[in-house]
Amino acid sequence: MVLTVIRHLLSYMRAYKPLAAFFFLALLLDLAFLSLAPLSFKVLIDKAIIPQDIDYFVLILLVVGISGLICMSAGVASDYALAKLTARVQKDLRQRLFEHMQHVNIGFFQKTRSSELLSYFSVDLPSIERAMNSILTIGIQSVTVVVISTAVLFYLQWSMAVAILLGAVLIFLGPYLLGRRAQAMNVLHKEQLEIMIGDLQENIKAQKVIKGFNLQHAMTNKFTSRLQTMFLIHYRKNVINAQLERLPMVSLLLVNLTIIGLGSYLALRGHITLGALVAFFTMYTSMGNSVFNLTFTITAFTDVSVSIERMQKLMQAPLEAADGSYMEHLQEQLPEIRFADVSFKYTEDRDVLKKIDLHIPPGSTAAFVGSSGSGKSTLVQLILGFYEPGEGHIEINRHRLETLNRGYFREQIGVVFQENFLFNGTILDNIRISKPEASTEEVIEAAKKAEIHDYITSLPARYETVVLDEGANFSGGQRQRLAIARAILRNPPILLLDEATSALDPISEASINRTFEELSKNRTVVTVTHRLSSITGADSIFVFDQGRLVDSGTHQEMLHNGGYYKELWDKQNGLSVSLSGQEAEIDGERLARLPFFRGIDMDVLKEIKGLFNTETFAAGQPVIHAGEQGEKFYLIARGRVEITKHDPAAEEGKVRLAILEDGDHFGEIALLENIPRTADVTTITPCVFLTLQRKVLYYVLSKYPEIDTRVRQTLKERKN
Ligand SMILES: Nc1ncnc2c1ncn2[C@@H]1O[C@H](COP(=O)(O)OP(=O)(O)OP(=O)(O)O)[C@@H](O)[C@H]1O
Repeated sequence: MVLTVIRHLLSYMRAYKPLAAFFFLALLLDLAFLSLAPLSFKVLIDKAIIPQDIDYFVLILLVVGISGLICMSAGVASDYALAKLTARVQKDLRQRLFEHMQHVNIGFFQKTRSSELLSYFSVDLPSIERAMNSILTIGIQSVTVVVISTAVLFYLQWSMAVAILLGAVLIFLGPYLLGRRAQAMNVLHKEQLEIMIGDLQENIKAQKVIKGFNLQHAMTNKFTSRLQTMFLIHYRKNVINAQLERLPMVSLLLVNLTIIGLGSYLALRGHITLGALVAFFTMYTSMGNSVFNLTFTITAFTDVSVSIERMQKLMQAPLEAADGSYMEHLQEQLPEIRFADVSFKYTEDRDVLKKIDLHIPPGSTAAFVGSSGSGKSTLVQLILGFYEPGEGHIEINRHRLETLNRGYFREQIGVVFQENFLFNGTILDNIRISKPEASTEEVIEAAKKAEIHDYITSLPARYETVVLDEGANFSGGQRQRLAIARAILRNPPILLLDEATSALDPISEASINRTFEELSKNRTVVTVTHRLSSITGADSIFVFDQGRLVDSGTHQEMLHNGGYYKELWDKQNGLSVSLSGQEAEIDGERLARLPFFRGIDMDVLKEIKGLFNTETFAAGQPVIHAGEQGEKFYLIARGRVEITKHDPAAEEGKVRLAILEDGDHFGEIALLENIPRTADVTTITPCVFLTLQRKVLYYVLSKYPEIDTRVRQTLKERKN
């Protein structure tokens, strides 16, 4: 362990050889004085004090004084050199880790908690700095003093020196035996710290959900139990580290007593002069201090060896696959995208895409639609080269994607994700990120097209407004519009829109969709959406279900053919939301397609339709809490929700059961009986629901007893 740590520390300093050499030289000079100074007592007592020689006394004092001054200056110089050296090494390590992370495969980030990555910077790098400071100063100082002192002690009195060497074995035996356990405890403690930071981060980000679901108490309990586990590990780590330091001290005490006894006995017997005895004791005391200090560096060694190992793990994280060198200039030849028999899996156990074969002609607009989790976003990420297909390949203008220069290719893409990240900086910086050389006028033009300019100019600092905490001072829709402005600014030949308007209200969505239509001229556009009404004009629509391409064609063709697309269309069709987003409506035919109203007379359905209320929810809001009494049925007119179940064993304390979107419904059991909800429902995007109260429906059904029986029967079947 010691050698590995030293090897690594030296390798960190390799880039600064002259500075490191200067440091070691200055340190050695300083140490030489520290180690040899006690010897002056022998000369002083035996040659000056006992013979009463004043001249010799003055000379010795002068020599010691001047050497002391020189060595002290060398000590100060070594402090400066070390300060520079450790700061440089920290800077280099931070840079190396950061640069490496920029090229690591995106899958690694999804598998690794961000707290783990942060702790490399916040826990491990500081531990390396601490170790460098302690090993390069106290460590080297102590070792040098011990080595020089041992030689001088042998010169002064060999038998006492042998006794000290035997004592040294005793002093280091304890740490040697405990070393491995101490290291294991250090690993555990660092892992616990990392988990705690992760929990904290998650808690800070999830405050809305926590307060919305009244989870404060549950979260505090979870954190308390985490702290309890951590406390035990922390306590054991402290105990073993204290033992690592305590054991040598006890051994040192024993050796001290032996030496004092032996030395005094030898002086009594005249085997050693008084000057030599005083020099021996002084030297031995300074050596004892060094040994004592050395025991502290042992903890630094165990601590830093864990950090070095952890950093090695990050440095070995898989990088993005090698790319090609071909620079396809897509402005000149509009991009054509082809998926040839592409299969893909994130994890070994499940194919997410199965033999996808599709062709998007140059300059056309393609839409990927299908149920949630069917693989649409994955296709977009494959185009971006975030992942490599397991089988088959992707072609851009007949060149296989992996032969293209990845950076150059990505520069020609504008992408809007479902979740768009805003960086710490001004609005101007955030939009300009996609084209750093863009003028302010260009940025404003893009913001106007993304319909966010008016809002920006209404802010006191306008485009200089600072984005706080990943965009917390903007609504979901505003963040999405800023991301759209970013994509527009780049004026890219390929536009990838992954649910790019999911957070917008109907008016903004309709108008941004018109902007996209305008923008789609002279470029190839791939849009992923679950809202079919927004892509009816696409040149080609590809429909996915469970990783397979199950239908494709234009809107009209597929409606005519009556496949899965028509099913999806029928689910969403018949639900309308007013442009303000505040009123939703369902038509009679759509109502008749709900299983429990199937076959019911249209007149009754018209009456039932009027009983629905509109309810709107912002993104991230709880709709239903597990355990509360259910008395309402929900139909999603617009938006996305997730259904989750509380699960203390799961990492986030819950597991996702399903995602529901436009046209889906939930809570139908509440129409039948007043029983507690079995899961939580939270909105993912802003949502507009049509809701039906049980008691309101019962009023109608009481008027039509023959329908009442049928509705109850259907609901009972669904419940089972
Ligand atoms: N990083 C990942 N690691 C493991 N599985 C993943 C990962 N990302 C997505 N998946 C899984 O792959 C499948 C396809 O996901 P994808 O996001 O492509 O679907 P989607 O059709 O875009 O869904 P949605 O409309 O809900 O965004 C899902 O089952 C999802 O759980």
